[in-house]
Amino acid sequence: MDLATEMEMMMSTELEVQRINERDLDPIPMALGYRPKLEWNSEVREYLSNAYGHLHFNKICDALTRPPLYSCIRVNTNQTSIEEVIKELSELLSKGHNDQLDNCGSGMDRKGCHLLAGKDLVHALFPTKVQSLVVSCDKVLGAEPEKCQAKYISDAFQGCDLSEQPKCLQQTLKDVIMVQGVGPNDVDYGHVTNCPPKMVVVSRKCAESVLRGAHVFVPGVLACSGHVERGDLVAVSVAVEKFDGNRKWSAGITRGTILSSEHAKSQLGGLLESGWFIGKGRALLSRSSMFKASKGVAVEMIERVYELPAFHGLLEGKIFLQNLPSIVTARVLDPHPGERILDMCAAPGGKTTAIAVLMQDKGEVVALDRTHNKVLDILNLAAEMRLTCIKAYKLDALKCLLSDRPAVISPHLHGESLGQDTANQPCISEALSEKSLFSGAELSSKQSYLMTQALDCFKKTVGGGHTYRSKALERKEARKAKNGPGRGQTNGGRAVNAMGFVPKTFDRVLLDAPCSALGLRPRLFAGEETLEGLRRHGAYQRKLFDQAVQLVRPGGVLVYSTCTINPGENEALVRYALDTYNFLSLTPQDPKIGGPGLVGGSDVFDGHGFRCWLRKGEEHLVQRFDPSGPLDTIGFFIAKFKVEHV
Ligand SMILES: C[S@@+](CC[C@H](N)C(=O)[O-])C[C@H]1O[C@@H](n2cnc3c(N)ncnc32)[C@H](O)[C@@H]1O
Repeated sequence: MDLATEMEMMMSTELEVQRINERDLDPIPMALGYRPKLEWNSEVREYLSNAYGHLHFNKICDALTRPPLYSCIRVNTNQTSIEEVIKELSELLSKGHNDQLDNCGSGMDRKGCHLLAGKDLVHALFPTKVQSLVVSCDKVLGAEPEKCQAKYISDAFQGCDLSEQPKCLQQTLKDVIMVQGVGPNDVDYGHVTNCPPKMVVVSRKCAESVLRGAHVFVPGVLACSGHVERGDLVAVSVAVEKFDGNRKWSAGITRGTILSSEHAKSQLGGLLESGWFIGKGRALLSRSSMFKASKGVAVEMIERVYELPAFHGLLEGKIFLQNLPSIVTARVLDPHPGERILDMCAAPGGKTTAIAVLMQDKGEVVALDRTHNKVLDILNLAAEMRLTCIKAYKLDALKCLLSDRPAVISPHLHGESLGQDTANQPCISEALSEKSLFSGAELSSKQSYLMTQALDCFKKTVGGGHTYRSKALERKEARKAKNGPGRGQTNGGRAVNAMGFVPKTFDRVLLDAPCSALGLRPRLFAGEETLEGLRRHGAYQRKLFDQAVQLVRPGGVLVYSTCTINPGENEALVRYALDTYNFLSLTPQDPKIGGPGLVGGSDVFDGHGFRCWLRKGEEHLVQRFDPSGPLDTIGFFIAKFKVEHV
């Protein structure tokens, strides 16, 4: 044995002794597991508990801490067919492609994967309406009938409102594939009683991603056991906010904490008993590197308490991972080829692209977002899915109506672009030139596509190629010349600003409103939301709605949706809409697979105009997706209005 090897052996023996001593010093009863408890602001808890009833609310809380047990893939039928995608996914699932799936964090190679599509999917979802589940299971790729995961889904769907025929569902779900996940799993952390395993503690946001199928990335790591080396197996736990001594929510752990250090021992004890273990993984970096590095995967997950296939980067442009209620929302809007549609709060563009596909890419989908980079996200997604009918603009949807601000429109522009036949084109405030749109000398095909799209839109809007340069733009360009390109210029694109739209000019408007997002799953903490915050969300949504309603043509349709369980942002908005605008009425939705809305109201927001929800008879005209319900979806709400201006 040479000296170096001998030294290495001695050091590793010393290290082992040190580890055992550390453990012996601090014997702790082991009960590693996932037993989450969702914390709320006490007033919000009371309000929601009253709205739903105590038992129901507890079920909702429990459901929120889990991810839905299937991933929903919407197929871009503009580019490919469902059969083609099933074939490609099956090939990826076969042995030769495990690495690719593994890289995207799917975990499918280990757990097996079951694809459900078309009739089979509807059959599996609604077994009471369809005779033979086993027959459909036979067709589920890779599934043995007796072990069929579809059975699980079918059990879960027992008892949901099936008053609608599966036919309409078949229509809705005909471009959807569901991939079944598994959980909760009993993860074996490989530790023995009183000996904690090596651990990595991650932030709540990081843990929520891990539960959706991701690995642990460096910025998400908060704390780590002392001797974690690259390649070690680690138990992954999450630090969730608790009320601290100052009556503030705090995770109680700062990034860089070493768990075996003296001052962290009590934290370690708390973590071990917390019931917040989300799985185990292999460290790809040593403890010190995890805190030195600024990006990259820190822990590759091997086993999670919930295994959900993730499809990041797979079949790009052909598939889009989307929650079932979002897919339903686009269907409920019912866009037709050739129509002009407005998606008011559109980024990242999930519903925008669903709408464009339903329109067979014919007509116009105007997609707005107030954030520059988010508009680029929409454009990127549209380019990736090769949907040319989507025009995305940066605009604050609170200032959507052109008639609100006639003073800011350049007379030159107004005269040339807002004539009769282009009345519903947006007024673009920043002129585009080929040079200013992309900074790179060579354009990728995606950039060329985006540029063509933006220029095309610009030309249409400003007619004979005249350019309008706002003072703000000139100032911005002068600043840029001094400082170089700023944030948001990294991919070389620039979003086009729109000034607004002429009232009553869209066939259909979707307002997928920014909201408290209290329906998103998995959610491991809800304490940051206050009653005042909920009230502000409601007030904001009303202002957006006031704009939306003006933009729909007489006889047109307005769909309002949120991903929150807060009735103050859902039913109360509907009440406001119906009481404020006598030309609005609720109209039936197709498909309708969610449950009814809430009738009644709440005293909590008395004096703020959020007190009243739906009246009897209105509840079946909206659909509400209950996270604790049999469909196992995120919490979501959809209302559809018919607009009959006088
Ligand atoms: C619920 S998300 C929309 C999700 C999107 N519809 C989809 O399905 O992919 C709400 C979006 O509204 C945007 N937003 C918030 N306030 C806005 C405003 N005043 N004008 C335009 N967009 C706004 C946010 O930037 C956010 O991207």
